[in-house]
Amino acid sequence: MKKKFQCVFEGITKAGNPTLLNEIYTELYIAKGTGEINQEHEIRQIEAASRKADRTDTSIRQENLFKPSAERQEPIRTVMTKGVAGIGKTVLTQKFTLDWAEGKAHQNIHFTFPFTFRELNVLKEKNFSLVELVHHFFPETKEAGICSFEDFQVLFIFDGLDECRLPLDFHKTLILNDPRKSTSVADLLTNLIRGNLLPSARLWITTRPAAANQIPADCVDMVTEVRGFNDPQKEEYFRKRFRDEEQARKMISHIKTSRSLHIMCHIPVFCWITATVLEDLLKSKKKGDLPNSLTEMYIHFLVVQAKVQMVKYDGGAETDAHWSPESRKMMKSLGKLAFKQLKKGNLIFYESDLTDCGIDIRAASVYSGVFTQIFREERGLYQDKVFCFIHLSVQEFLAALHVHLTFITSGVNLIEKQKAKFPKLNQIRPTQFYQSAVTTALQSPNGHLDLFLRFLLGLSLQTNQSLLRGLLTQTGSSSQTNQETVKFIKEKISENLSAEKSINMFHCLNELNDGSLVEEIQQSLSSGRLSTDELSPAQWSALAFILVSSEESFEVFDLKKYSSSEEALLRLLPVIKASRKALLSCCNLTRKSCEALSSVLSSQSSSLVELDLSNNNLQDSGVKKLADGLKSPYCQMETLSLSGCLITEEGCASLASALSSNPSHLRELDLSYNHPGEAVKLLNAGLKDPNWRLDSLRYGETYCGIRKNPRPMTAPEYPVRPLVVKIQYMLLEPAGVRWLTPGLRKCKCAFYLIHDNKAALSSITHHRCYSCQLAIDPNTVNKYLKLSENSKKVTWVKQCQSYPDHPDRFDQCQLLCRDGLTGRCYWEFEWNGRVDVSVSYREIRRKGNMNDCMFGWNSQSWSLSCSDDDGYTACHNNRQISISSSSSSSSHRVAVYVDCPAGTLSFFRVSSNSLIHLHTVKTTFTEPLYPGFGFSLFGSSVVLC
Ligand SMILES: Nc1ncnc2c1ncn2[C@@H]1O[C@H](COP(=O)(O)OP(=O)(O)OP(=O)(O)O)[C@@H](O)[C@H]1O
Repeated sequence: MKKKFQCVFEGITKAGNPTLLNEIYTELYIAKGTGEINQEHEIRQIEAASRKADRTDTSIRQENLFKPSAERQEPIRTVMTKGVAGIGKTVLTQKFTLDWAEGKAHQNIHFTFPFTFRELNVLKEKNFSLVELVHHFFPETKEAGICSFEDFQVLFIFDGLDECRLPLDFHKTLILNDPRKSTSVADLLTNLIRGNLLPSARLWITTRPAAANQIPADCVDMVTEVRGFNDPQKEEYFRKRFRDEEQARKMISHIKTSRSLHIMCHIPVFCWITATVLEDLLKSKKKGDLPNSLTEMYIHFLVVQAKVQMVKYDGGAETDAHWSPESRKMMKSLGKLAFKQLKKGNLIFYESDLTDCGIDIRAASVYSGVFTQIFREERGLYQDKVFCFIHLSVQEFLAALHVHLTFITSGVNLIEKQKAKFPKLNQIRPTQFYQSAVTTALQSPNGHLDLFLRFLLGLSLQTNQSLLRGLLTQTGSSSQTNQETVKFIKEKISENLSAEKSINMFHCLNELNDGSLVEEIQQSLSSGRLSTDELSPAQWSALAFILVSSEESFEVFDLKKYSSSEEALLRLLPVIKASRKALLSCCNLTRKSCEALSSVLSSQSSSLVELDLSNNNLQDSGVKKLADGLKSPYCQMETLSLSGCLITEEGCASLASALSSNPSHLRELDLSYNHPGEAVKLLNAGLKDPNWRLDSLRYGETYCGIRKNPRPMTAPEYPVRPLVVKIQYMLLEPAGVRWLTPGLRKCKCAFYLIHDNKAALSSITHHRCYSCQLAIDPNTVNKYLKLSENSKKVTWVKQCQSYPDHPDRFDQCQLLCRDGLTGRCYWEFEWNGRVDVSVSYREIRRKGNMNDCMFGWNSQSWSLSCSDDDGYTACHNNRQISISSSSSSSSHRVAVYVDCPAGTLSFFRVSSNSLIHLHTVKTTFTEPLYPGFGFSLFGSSVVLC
């Protein structure tokens, strides 16, 4: 057993270069109890592996797999371990077995019997008893005369359920209890898994996620998921792989320069591919050529393999051309096989499948030459040879390469059956070819062509084609074609696609190097076209993966552009970590988000230096979590805004304490609209400390005017270092109180509750704490606007109203409210027809030139136009921005939030009591703002809520 498992198969074994498992084995992150067994196709879950270990799942070490835990006291019989392709399931089972065989672990187990479904498939037609099956695979047990396992602690490992071709029928298979009674292998396994056979045995089944539900949930006691490597584990992998420290260091720093590569290395098989590719690239000193997209990575891999073949087996020099006529021919045959089998959904092939595609298995080159690296030969016990590609993604890549090659050399579109042959190249344009590929992949119910499509589109890029020079003798499509394909994909995204399909379309844009990818994702999420409620954790991970690995670097990450929710924040955490500045204000965040952000702050690899968390319900408990992150020596945070986060003295004290541990980074801290109380003294003391970098502290007892507030207004201490220290003290403005008080009354969110009932606050949408009741200024109302319902409703009517002439009255069909805003305000209204909501300076013209008067058409006003026909359009100074939002007709309620000092004006759609962000204006407001409404369709109306 030791001998069998001490080497790991990596495709190079046959080249006489075995890899010792113990030397390369790197700890993997295994999450416990990751939910139900699901139906998804595994390829679409590849990106899920980029999920970080820092999420809330519990991890489990392999040595504890069968140990009862605090949550589960009963013994564990069957463990199912899921994980996407290449994530390390097989290697994990091998390591487990090797540790056992070497006496290092699991010594309570008397016998470990590791099986793979690949081997068992070959025995499909044979009959065995359980004892015979064990004797067959482990003849030592027969030689030792062991014919009964009931009295031993036995572990059966079944690796690769996804590859199982045995008909496991858990409902119809007859019960068998006798381990000495013969039956088909499928029935044996079914009885073993159901616990009819050897109930005292333990079972460990590994599988890719898509195949997990072949086994009924009640036969499985625990589900675990291999998540691959986290960041430190990635580095450890390269250090183990390259014993030469300098080489390992170079490798790691190169991987870190490419964000996408670094992310892909969550998956061990990518680490291996990367190591292979980089080893070669570093030798050739082409340091600028690091692969960035998936397609590029696989092209490099292929080129490296061809080169290795040339050098190792054909006696060539490294500088020789990598592609000989034979290797080109072989690539063609392998591509054909890959595509043919992919269409059928096959991952494992038989000799006849190879012959069909013109691959002569007797020709040594198939399994002793370059293709050993790509193509793996498995030998079943009965000499039946089965073959598969070293990784499913390699099969998908070769299939795409084949389809691409066929099209550019002969004009044949292999994807669309009905248009099989075109004698002349020009009968189908490249654009049509790629469009047909997109359409076909979208039609596949299980997404089996998704990754294939990504590769195919990636191969359409000239840059990628030139990497394959020598294999591709002709190059195809132009950048014009690529642009047309991008346009086509964007049209598809705007149709009603499922989340899975949309995500794959984003991946495709990424492979096509399209710069508007991030915007597309933002639009889909913020408009509700891609509903955040329906996204599964794996789909969120996929989105985060695309965003982080996209070419666009995130200088500023604005959560509102995706979804103003805690869920979105938690799911897009890797993107935040990769950004320099994160705008998370008004996003309904709570303590939970702080916990996650704290891990980002304390992470060595985080790029974040500016964080705006204002107007979230974080409270002291959340801020304490943040303070834990701030304390970390790795935290580089320079600007932190926690304005309006319901923080009291306790929270502020924790911030002060964090800053005294790590004082040298934070420059600006905004604690305005909170209750820092006495803790302000601690922060002020810090300001006097020469070790602190803090030079801007903003706070203010803005709410102290509120009734029943027990906290007396404390005068701020002014800094003693006026040159270095700048304190902005926000004075209580009368207008602020006026606007705030009704709002507080409305949402029952008075701050005096803060000491008595913190929990009551948590459910309140934070914006609404700033609700204000608008009062229309009757002197401004146009004469064709009728006020009703106690001046809460305004309608554009035919009949001229008998309002007196007034210099403030608009000639246009619009009006202003009475009171100017200077602090933070929030209001909602219902609209009908075509209505503009606006804020403007008092000076806006009332009469004369239309542009000077109309909301949004001049520099004095900002507006949002709401219409059933055209959706929402933001306008300022005559510049319009059309906002896509899923059906403006579904909800006619709109909310406006303005933070005058911060210079932000946000518009939201209100839908079932949640706010869907439409648009935010960031500017500097120089004067008080007056809310107003304009009407551009006869009969339109507005009701103030
Ligand atoms: N823990 C590990 N340490 C080092 N390398 C690893 C580890 N796990 C996996 N690898 C590398 O990744 C490759 C793929 O791993 P493995 O075959 O175990 O994946 P898998 O999850 O079983 O995938 P599949 O579902 O395709 O069978 C291995 O050949 C090895 O190179």
